[in-house]
Amino acid sequence: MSLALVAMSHSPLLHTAELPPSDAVRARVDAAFAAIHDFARAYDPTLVVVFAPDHYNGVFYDMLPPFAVGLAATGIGDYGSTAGPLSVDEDHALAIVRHAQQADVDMTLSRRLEVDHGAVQPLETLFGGIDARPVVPVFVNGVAAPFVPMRRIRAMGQAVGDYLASLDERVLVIASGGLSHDPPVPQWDTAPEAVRAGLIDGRHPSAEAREARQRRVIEGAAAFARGEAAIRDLNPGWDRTFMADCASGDVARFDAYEADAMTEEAGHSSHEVRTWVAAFSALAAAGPYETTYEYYEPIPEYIAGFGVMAARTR
Ligand SMILES: O=C(O)CCc1cccc(O)c1O
Ligand SMILES: [Fe+2]
Repeated sequence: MSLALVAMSHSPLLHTAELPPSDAVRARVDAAFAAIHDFARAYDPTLVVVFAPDHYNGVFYDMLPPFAVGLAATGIGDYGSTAGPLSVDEDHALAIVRHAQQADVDMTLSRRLEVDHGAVQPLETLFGGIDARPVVPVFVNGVAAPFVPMRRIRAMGQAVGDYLASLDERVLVIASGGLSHDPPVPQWDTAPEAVRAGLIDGRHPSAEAREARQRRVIEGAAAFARGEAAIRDLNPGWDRTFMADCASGDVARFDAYEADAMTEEAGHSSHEVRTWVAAFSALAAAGPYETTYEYYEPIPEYIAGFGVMAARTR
């Protein structure tokens, strides 16, 4: 048994920004992606578990679990991300559900999980596609309030890691999203009635509706980069503290992250770091770990405190 981890911010603006970051910033992002790509290739996993949020593309308020394992999954293809079926390892996916439930974690499941750029971007970045390796996608709610306490995410990650550590496989766990950011994703509390309907059950929008939504994010990002958008600032201090907590190996530190304070300090989408909490807790379940790669910088053009980490058990 062996476990390794890659955590990375994602952003729909990576490929679509109207006002892209400078060449120097882009070169650093590319170098970070190359580093984790090489790390993943060298590790050569036989099984991949990707903890990913969803942005009202696959999971909605008609039934919103805090987390769910996909026993089958399809990319919906937002912002040019790969559409189509993921190569889900159904046996391991079901075994993860069973193991977590026996560990007192109320794991939920989907036999038809639809995933967006949140799950797809890391698979593209690390393996060049969504069907290159056997994968278990685990949805972790990162945008739809209310949020369960972080200790429950940690317990979920630990249960998944316990199972993975028992296997005769090389397992790579991936975390996707974060860090501080406040992109224009609608909030239930402030959304008008028509938008609320889409938050309850907005699957498979028309091409026009999808295009309009993506335009709003792309234009919002350009405005934010010019300093003209009414969204929360990135918070590099918060991001660096969070990444230091990840690197510390002391996963109990995550329990101190309280949802309302996170929104206030790091933005409405900072809850995407729940994927990092799950992944690092899974890694820690397999034994002490060391961080082998780290990159961070705030990138307003991507509306993201942009962080990348790689780690593995010692
Ligand atoms: O809801 C969307 O369409 C995507 C919003 C979005 C923008 C920037 C960074 C993100 O992590 C993100 O999720
Ligand atoms: Fe996101």
